[in-house]
Amino acid sequence: MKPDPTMQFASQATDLALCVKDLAVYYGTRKAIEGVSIDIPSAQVTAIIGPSGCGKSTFIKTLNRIGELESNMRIEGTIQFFGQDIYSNRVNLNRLRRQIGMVFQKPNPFPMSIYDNVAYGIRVFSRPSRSMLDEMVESALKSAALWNEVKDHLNKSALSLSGGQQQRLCIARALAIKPRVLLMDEPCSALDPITTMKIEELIQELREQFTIVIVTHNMQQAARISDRTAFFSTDESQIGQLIEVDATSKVFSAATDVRTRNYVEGRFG
Ligand SMILES: Nc1ncnc2c1ncn2[C@@H]1O[C@H](COP(=O)(O)OP(=O)(O)OP(=O)(O)O)[C@@H](O)[C@H]1O
Repeated sequence: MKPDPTMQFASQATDLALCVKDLAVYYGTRKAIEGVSIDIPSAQVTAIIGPSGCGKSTFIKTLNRIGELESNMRIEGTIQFFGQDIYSNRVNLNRLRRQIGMVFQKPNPFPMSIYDNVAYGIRVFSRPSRSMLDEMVESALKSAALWNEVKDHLNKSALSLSGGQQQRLCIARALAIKPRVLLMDEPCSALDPITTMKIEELIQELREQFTIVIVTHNMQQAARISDRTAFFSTDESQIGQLIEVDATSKVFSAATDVRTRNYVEGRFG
């Protein structure tokens, strides 16, 4: 089948959500990661782990081209999303980021009401009736396990919510536009253990409908919530590389590479 020329990212008969081949990423002239090839299966959780500075955030930000917005990032290699090259110059970036949503380390709700935060993306892409919009907002808040806590004050400022509630609101905002992939860059690092547990339960529930890629420093978290784990590291060159990717149970109990074993057993990083 030929790629869709309008780059609408239509559904295709492949269970590979993302296919990354020989990826190198530069900030200006400095190479941050190189030689990364990885398949990300759909409807699974893939965890990205590795020591600080090995390029985890850099990698995840290439997957919906958000890195280019933030910095002078440039890539070599290819990234396909359900078979289509996302770095082709025919790609509509708004559509791409609609299909591949992102949740960041620090919750970043917009300074507007809880309702408007969730409705924001829906309104960018469509013009539903008020009752339809209400339903979509409710459904996204329920999916993010926040509805019961906010349903009676949807018009309150999102900034009045706790950190954990704000993070779930950001997840609801991302889910409201029905992405196919959700990228999460250390989504629990600013949260307390109970809220972290809530977000982990949420990820477990979402895994059936979405493909999730999550960067985490917390190895127990990777072991608890992911199907596959990718371990990144650097050598003397300080350039990040993918050392190993496999089923999470294998990475944590019988990794092939000694560097992975040392890392997951806490001997470095
Ligand atoms: N905007 C940027 N401009 C220049 N260099 C950057 C930029 N962002 C990251 N880097 C560099 O790229 C390398 C990888 O950084 P990155 O943040 O991706 O690593 P990380 O594994 O996510 O680290 P951490 O676990 O500490 O968050 C580092 O050397 C970092 O200094």
